[in-house]
Order: sequence, then C-alpha cells, then structure tokens
Amino acid sequence: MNYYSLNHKAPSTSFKEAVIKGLAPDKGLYFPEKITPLPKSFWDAIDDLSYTELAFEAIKQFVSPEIPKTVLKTIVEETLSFDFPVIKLNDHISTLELFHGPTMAFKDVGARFMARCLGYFNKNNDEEVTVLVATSGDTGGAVANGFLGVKGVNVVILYPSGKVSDIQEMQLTTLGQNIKALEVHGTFDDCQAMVKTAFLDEELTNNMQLTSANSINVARWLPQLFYFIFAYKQLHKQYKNIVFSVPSGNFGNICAGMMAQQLGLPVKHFIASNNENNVVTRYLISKLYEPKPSVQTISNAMDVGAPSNFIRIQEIYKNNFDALKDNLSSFSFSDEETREAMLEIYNHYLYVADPHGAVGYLGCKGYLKENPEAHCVFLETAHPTKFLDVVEDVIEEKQPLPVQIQSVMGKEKVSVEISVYEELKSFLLS
Ligand SMILES: N[C@@H](CCOP(=O)(O)O)C(=O)O
Repeated sequence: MNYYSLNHKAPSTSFKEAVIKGLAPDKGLYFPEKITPLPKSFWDAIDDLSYTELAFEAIKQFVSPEIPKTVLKTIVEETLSFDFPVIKLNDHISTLELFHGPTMAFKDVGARFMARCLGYFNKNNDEEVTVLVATSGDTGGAVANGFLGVKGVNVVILYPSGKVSDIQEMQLTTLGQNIKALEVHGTFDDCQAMVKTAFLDEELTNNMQLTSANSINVARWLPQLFYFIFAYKQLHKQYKNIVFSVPSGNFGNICAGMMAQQLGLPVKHFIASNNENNVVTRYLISKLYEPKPSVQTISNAMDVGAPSNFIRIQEIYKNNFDALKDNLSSFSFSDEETREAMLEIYNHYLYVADPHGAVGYLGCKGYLKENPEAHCVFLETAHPTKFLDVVEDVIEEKQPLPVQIQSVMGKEKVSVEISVYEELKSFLLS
C-alpha cells in the first residue's frame, strides 16, 4: 500500500517509509492511496473468526507487501494478547472496554503494533530510530511500555507538566532503558507542536532518523480500527442500529472507526464526545474550524486544542461537510457534567467509568434523545484507576488497583523539564 501526504506537497511513499518517517516531509499526515472494502464473506464469517483473524484480514491491505503475511500474523497475535469485552448497561447503551492491556488504555494496541512493525523494519539495520511522542496522558505510557527494550529504538516522550494523572505520569517516567521523558511547561498542543517542528528541522533530521508514535503515524493509527469490528462481532446479533460514541482528543480513534466503516463495517453513526476542548463540536454547528489552545479538564487525555486527525476525517468524507454531518454528531461536556455522569453510571448500573468513558456515555445519551432506535456503544478508553483521585472522589469508594497499575506504583520518576523547542533540540542532539 502506498500513502500520500494530506498536504499534497511530498511524494507518495510505502507503508514502511510512512512508518519510519511518521510525518511526510511537507508536514502532512499520510493517508492510504486506496481503501478496498472487505468482501461479504468476511462479514458473514464474523462469528466464526477470532479477534486475531479479523484483525489480520482488516489490516493486511494497509501493510502489504512490506510486511509478509506470516510476520503480520505474529505481529497481530502478539499485539492482541488481551480482551476487548462489551458490557451492556441497558438496552440502548453498552460500553466497549479498551483498557485490558498492559497500560490500561486503548493506546496499547496501536503502540504494540507499531513497535513490532518498526522492530521488523529495523531488524537488519544498524541505524537507530528516535521515536518522538507527545502525550496528554495515555499515549506516553502505552508507547513507553510498547517500545521498552526494542532494539535500535530510542523513545522520547513529551508531556505537559502537571496536566496528566499521577499514574499516567508514573507509567511514562519510570521505565528507564531506551525511554526518556521530557516534562514540558505548557499544554499538550505545545508538546505536539514541538514534535512536528522537530520533523522539519534539518539539523536534526540530518543527524538522526526521527519518527512519531502518535496517531499521526499510520502504524499507530490504523490498528485502532480493530476495536469497532470487535464490538460489532459481540453485538450484531442483538442490535441492528449500532452507533459509536468515541471520547475524542486527537481524533485518531474515531477516524480509525470511520476507516472500519469504509471497509464495510455496518455502523449507523459516529459521535465525537468531547470535553470542553470542543473544536469539532463547534465546527459541526458553525462550519468554521477554529482550533483553540487546550484547557485542562478531568478527562485530560482529551485536552487537545488542535486535533491532528481531523484532516484525515475530512479526507474520508472528501471535504464534504454535509456527508460528514450525516455520519458524525458531536457533543461537548463540562467537568461538572462528567462527574455527574460518573455517579449516574455507578448508581444505576454499578459500573465504574473513568472520566473519558463518562463523556462517551453522555454523548450516547445526547444522540439517543433524537435517535431512540439506536444502540450506542461508548468506548471506555482507559481504566478508571488511572484517574484514581477523581473516581474515588466522585463515587466515594476506594478502588482496588489492578496489577498493571500496582507495577508502576512507588517507582522513581525520572524526567527532564523543558519549556521551549530549542531545549528539545539540544536534548535530542546531546
Ligand atoms: N490523547 C493522547 C494524545 C494524542 O493522541 P494520539 O492518539 O495521537 O497519540 C494521549 O492520551 O496521550
């Protein structure tokens, strides 16, 4: 599969080059040249195929021929070594739990898939790759875990100081080895902007091979389409009008869901559920796309003011506003509403949702008001104990810590504080 730059000022490139480069030389995101819907026989066999078989069939067109089928099978099997259960709350709302991986966030799948692809491409190469990643909370930990000890790969994680949860910070600052954390005095958007600037800095790119492990990288972004197929597998016999409410920050996950739809997944509608960082909610009302600096919320992984992947969504809908609006709704909720939703979910369903999931639940409720025939699945993007203070405060109950969380507790935080791009550059050159 070849990929083109959405800025249209750089040549098309192979999957391998797109993964190794991360971002196109013209700073555009890569997008696949062709999307071939999966055959009817695939969808007819959904009950008989395992998660790894479904994932393999769904992703293979995007990675071939650079990753041979036997290698891809192993990559998919190793990536998906945990569960993705759907939990039904009532006849109209279910949640898809995406937090059963090693760092308990949905990012684990993309990070593990990408790490293995890069490991494969790098196996006979002596040149080291530096993976730069900006995180608003969950990506950092997942990438640190996924890339820990991968030969020839150094990871540098930028995170906004004081704006990620304590557990998220421990997950990305305590592993050591080939993982380094930079604590940025600024927002996630500042971190993401620094990463993008680094890709354009010839002094850096002449000295080192840089790539990104944010969803701007196709190998981090595309595997997220598996989730929607897994949810459909679990629900399709019971419900016909399935819609997904996706807690959205950088919009990679919802955009991957739309790719699954392009492959033929019968999804009725998508809901982008936002906290107060709501550029897309506003866009769908006003037709004006006006990114704003992000504000801090209790659903911090979604504190993104300028979502990178929105341009990919526009590409899927060929920049047709009406076509997009037919398939996408968006709602935005305050922290107060999020807390109330967490309590409601707990009181009504005895289910402990994290703040991001609670925003997704509210998105379902918003959509169901006008579309009562739908069955809405909100994505539980991270385990509630990653936001322990907020969760325990809202439901007034102590939460047991899963082993994945216990394993980072009490470890020593190691980070370097930076404020401006020049400091990132000297860090990388040093
Ligand atoms: N929400 C992310 C930040 C960016 O998202 P990504 O999917 O592009 O890595 C986080 O939690 O770190």
